[in-house]
Amino acid sequence: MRIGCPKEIKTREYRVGLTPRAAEEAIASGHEVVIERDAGAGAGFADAAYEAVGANIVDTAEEVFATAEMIVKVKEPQTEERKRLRAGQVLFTYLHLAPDPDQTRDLLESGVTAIAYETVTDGAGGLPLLAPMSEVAGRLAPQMGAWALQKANGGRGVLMGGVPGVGPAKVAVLGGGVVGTQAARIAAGMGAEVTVLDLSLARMRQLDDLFGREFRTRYSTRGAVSELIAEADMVIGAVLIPGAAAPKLVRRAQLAEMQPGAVLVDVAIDQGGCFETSKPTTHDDPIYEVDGILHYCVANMPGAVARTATIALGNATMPFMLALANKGWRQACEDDPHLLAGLNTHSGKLTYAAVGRALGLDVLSPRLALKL
Ligand SMILES: NC(=O)C1=CN([C@@H]2O[C@H](COP(=O)(O)OP(=O)(O)OC[C@H]3O[C@@H](n4cnc5c(N)ncnc54)[C@H](O)[C@@H]3O)[C@@H](O)[C@H]2O)C=CC1
Ligand SMILES: CC(=O)C(=O)O
Ligand SMILES: [Mg+2]
Repeated sequence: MRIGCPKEIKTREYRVGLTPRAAEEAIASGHEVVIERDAGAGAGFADAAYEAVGANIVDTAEEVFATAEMIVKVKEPQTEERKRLRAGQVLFTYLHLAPDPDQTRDLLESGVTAIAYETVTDGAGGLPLLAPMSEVAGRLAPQMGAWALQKANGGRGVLMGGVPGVGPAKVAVLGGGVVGTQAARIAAGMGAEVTVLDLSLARMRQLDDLFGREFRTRYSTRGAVSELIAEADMVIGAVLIPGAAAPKLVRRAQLAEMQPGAVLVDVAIDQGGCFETSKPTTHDDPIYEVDGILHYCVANMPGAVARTATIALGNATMPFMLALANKGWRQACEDDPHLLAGLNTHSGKLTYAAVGRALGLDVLSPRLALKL
């Protein structure tokens, strides 16, 4: 199979879908790999590193999209990339369709077979292709929030760890999954007083066993959220209902009850965000203010640490990418229900139930889509 990897074009997205190591594995399995010139440069992978393992470098994205049977990327295809997709081609990347009707329409119109990293599952109830980027974004969130909290950046002027005689910052983390746990660990490591809210008692037991001395947990109710955000210097949004639009846990009216200059870091923005006032921002202009509260809502946070993130993502996607290439997407999905869970569109049909619910569209079961 011919596997193509274009350079990412989302604002300040420096990650790349294939590392030279992944390209090497694909080539060793008998596939051809086509990489757009400079695609890996932002993550520190020169064209020469791909050429050294036998990949072909081409000058334009157009050549990659026109000739590849499978496109491997990082971010959801942008408008001009979507025009290049076609029926019979496989797209393997993050999609986040639930909050994105325009992209969903374009993918359906193109007929492409789109497998979303974020909905591939594993046997332990996890999301193995989302997890590495959630680890990155989670660890980054307190760092970005702490920067925003500085007075010169518009924040409340509070130091995460405090100093002797002055208490630390208070941080509330909504959602104790992968993002939430990593965010809580780093915030606590910076010296902040951290509380994680979740709905899963089993998850909170685990967190308490592992990290009970570093941060506390609270059951997530409207009342608990209100109480904690009112005293917080920083609130990190880290909830997820897989594939679905994020639940809005903080309404605009509640901002008035918060501390002026407090910071909301909405990591869940790629699924629409869990604060009513969240809208996606970019690394170029990451922060805005609503009612005196700063919002950081960058939808591709890991792009900021592109090298770490690219290697982590490549480690996770490589076995699935190889299965898709070696067996073809149908057989690979037939053999592995966890990969089949990643199928979001095929041949003009939407195949992911939570996206259908979020956008009011009909859904074909992925098993039936395998027969199309
Ligand atoms: N902005 C960015 O660059 C990135 C964003 N993300 C996003 O971060 C979000 C979180 O991802 P993960 O941590 O991997 O998901 P996860 O599935 O590991 O964790 C989500 C947690 O939210 C909890 N939850 C659900 N509803 C809740 C509620 N009402 N109150 C409190 N907790 C609730 C769940 O019980 C679960 O523990 C996702 O939307 C993901 O796409 C991930 C990576 C990068
Ligand atoms: C998960 C995701 O959307 C990202 O890493 O950009
Ligand atoms: Mg994202």
